[in-house]
Amino acid sequence: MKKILTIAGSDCSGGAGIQADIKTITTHRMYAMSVITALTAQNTIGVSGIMEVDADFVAMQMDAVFSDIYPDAVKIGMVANSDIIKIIAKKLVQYNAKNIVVDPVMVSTSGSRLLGEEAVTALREELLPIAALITPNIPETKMLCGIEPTSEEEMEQAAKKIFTQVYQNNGRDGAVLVKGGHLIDSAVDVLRDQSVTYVYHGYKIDNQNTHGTGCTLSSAIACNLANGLNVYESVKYAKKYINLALQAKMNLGAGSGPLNHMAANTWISKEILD
Ligand SMILES: Nc1ncnc2c1ncn2[C@@H]1O[C@H](COP(=O)(O)OP(=O)(O)O)[C@@H](O)[C@H]1O
Ligand SMILES: Cc1ncc(COP(=O)(O)O)c(N)n1
Repeated sequence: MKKILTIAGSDCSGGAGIQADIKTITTHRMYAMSVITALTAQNTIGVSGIMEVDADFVAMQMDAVFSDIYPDAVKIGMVANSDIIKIIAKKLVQYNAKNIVVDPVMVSTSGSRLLGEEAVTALREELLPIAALITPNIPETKMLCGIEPTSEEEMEQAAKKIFTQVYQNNGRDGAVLVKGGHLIDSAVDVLRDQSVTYVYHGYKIDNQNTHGTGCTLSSAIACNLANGLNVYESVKYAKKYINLALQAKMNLGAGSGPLNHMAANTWISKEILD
């Protein structure tokens, strides 16, 4: 049994954050563990409150997990502030964590800030360089490199620029996936590693219920990496998971509703697990 740790914020409505991660990991038939960085009061319409966890208590949660059930992969989502970022980075290095995927969550789809502005530097300098893969969406890409891509070519440019800043300039290895879910007419994603650019030509599924797509994608990638797939394949199968979950067209709540993980489960069990 593979063990996956998610370090993220709680979404009480169950669509994003820790709850989306645990659903995704469980659907991959793996064992999910969680270190919670913040509680959010949110639903399909928006975020009404955030309570950040004390950084020392985040450290205690990480010690409890790593000293007992060592994870095969770690997914990181909402990290709230720079104190939490610093302690997470320190603990991941201390425990020599493997297969780290960072979704650099900054602003929710509904427009609320989930990461303090002061924390972007700590995220960029301390957490991103130790990840095997980082998965910014279009607005996060703009925050990280100044380019707000509107086409596949601009996504390639941005992914290359972030790779240089985060990995090459720090003498580290890793990969960047610029996600195109916010593009108007396609859902193309672009992966950049040390030498190659891969383009995933996704078509846009007509479903406005996309709450938690980024959380789900990064968790599915972490599961696939834990299973021994390379980064390129891990993203490919995670994107397929998102497609199936979106195609099911579940429609809960008055706003942008959550994904249907049970619909993605059918494919996972057939194709990945014999
Ligand atoms: N309507 C859609 N149809 C198909 N794929 C989508 C759609 N919306 C998002 N995606 C995919 O979901 C994943 C998450 O992307 P995105 O929504 O950009 O992330 P975030 O939730 O971080 O904003 C990406 O692989 C993206 O291409
Ligand atoms: C706790 C938490 N973490 C992450 C997101 C981002 O998810 P999305 O971009 O799909 O709104 C969120 N809304 N809430």
